[in-house]
Amino acid sequence: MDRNADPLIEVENVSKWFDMSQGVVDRLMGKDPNPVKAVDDVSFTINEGDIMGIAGESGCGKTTLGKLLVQLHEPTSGSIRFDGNDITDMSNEEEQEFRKRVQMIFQDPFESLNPRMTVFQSVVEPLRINDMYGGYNERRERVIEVLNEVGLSPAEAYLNEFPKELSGGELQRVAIARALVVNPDFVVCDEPVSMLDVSIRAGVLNLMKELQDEYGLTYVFISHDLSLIRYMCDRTAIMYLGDLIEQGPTDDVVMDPKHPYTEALFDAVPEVDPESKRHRANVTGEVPNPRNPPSGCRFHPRCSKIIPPENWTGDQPAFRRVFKFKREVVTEQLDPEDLGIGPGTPPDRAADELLEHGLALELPEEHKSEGETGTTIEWRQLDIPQDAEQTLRETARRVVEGDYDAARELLDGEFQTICAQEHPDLRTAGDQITACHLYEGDHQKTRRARSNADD
Ligand SMILES: Nc1ncnc2c1ncn2[C@@H]1O[C@H](COP(=O)(O)OP(=O)(O)OP(=O)(O)O)[C@@H](O)[C@H]1O
Repeated sequence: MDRNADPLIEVENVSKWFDMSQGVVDRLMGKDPNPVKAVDDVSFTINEGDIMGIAGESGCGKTTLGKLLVQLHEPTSGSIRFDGNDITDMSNEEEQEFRKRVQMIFQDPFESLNPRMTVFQSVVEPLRINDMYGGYNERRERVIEVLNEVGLSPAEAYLNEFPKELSGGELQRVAIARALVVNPDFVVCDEPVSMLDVSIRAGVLNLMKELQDEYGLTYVFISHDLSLIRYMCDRTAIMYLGDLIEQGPTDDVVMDPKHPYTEALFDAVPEVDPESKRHRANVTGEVPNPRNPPSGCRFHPRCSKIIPPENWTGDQPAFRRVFKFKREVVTEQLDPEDLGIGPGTPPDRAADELLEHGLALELPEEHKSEGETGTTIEWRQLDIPQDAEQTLRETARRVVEGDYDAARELLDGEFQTICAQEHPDLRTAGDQITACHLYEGDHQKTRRARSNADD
């Protein structure tokens, strides 16, 4: 990575929303008119010669962002500049030039290569389309050269092969050759080795590194495999539900993640640094529906470091559980019947049992603190202030009675958190940029929330 390099890609406030409604009839039929916000207001820069990693759970928008960068998708809003030119506003000539300079390699070479074309036909096609390398002989020579470069040698032996005659690793090398044959400057690689046998992945990745030097390439690597990201990438961007929530030099993002989601992601990769003594966060629950993302910080319902309100006098872990209880009541997910709390149970005991379930978190074994067994907790041991406890008990009674409206009314205005109220801006934190309320506003509160969460 050259810190003085010029920016090659500049992404500014880019969004890609997929509007799935089919029109008036769908809306009348009650079909969900909300668009999927696959990428939402994302900004970053990639310098010449960088390898930028994009990581995150499935469905968070990585592929959509990759396709935006090579103009396989038009942004819904925002701008993308490539080498100083806005790629959403190119003349035909500029677009032709752009198509030569940027390429994308996909996850599945079986899908990305035409099964009816020989290796020669697949690799020569971009030269024909772009009218490069003169006539047949020059093009054949170029195809042979690039096949040798990607390790398919002797190249002549591969020219007349069809995809079904090749292994996965050979096929991905053909796909790489097809991308590089036009001498591009920028290549987006979307999970380029995830379909390959584990034993050959390193070989393909090392080849891609060598080719970067040879071609002077700038790469984007999209992957959910964080060890790969760490091995390949100078810089890393983490996405969550269409949001870019953290970016920075890969080593900093891995060793000192700022966003609780990044921390949780790396938590799931024990081999990244088995010696690390840093506190590891934890994450619970599923990724929410991207059509209807949570308010404020999209990660807040799963966040272990959710920030308590100013007036909360208990500790942060207790607030986390209380907030989870509130969400489950408000969304009517907490059903006494489902929990085996029968109608004959005395009201106080029923409310107690409901609180016990509602305040429980399904934590991985290593994240349970002392006294926590199974997935439930003796909730009276939590550091919940008395007035909050009273509200919780009252609420639980209403839920047991089946009166969710009254329960919601009791919770209305209670247990607020900035994380649910305001979408965090990107802020500088160490060498990274991150979108998390822990890094803005009142430092006193920030410190308290962090130290409580680290307990
Ligand atoms: N063409 C499309 N039309 C409608 N929705 C789409 C389209 N492409 C992607 N999406 C939706 O956008 C969201 C982001 O998808 P995307 O494929 O970019 O995520 P991803 O992080 O690459 O996931 P994965 O790792 O599973 O490939 C998903 O909810 C997906 O269903």
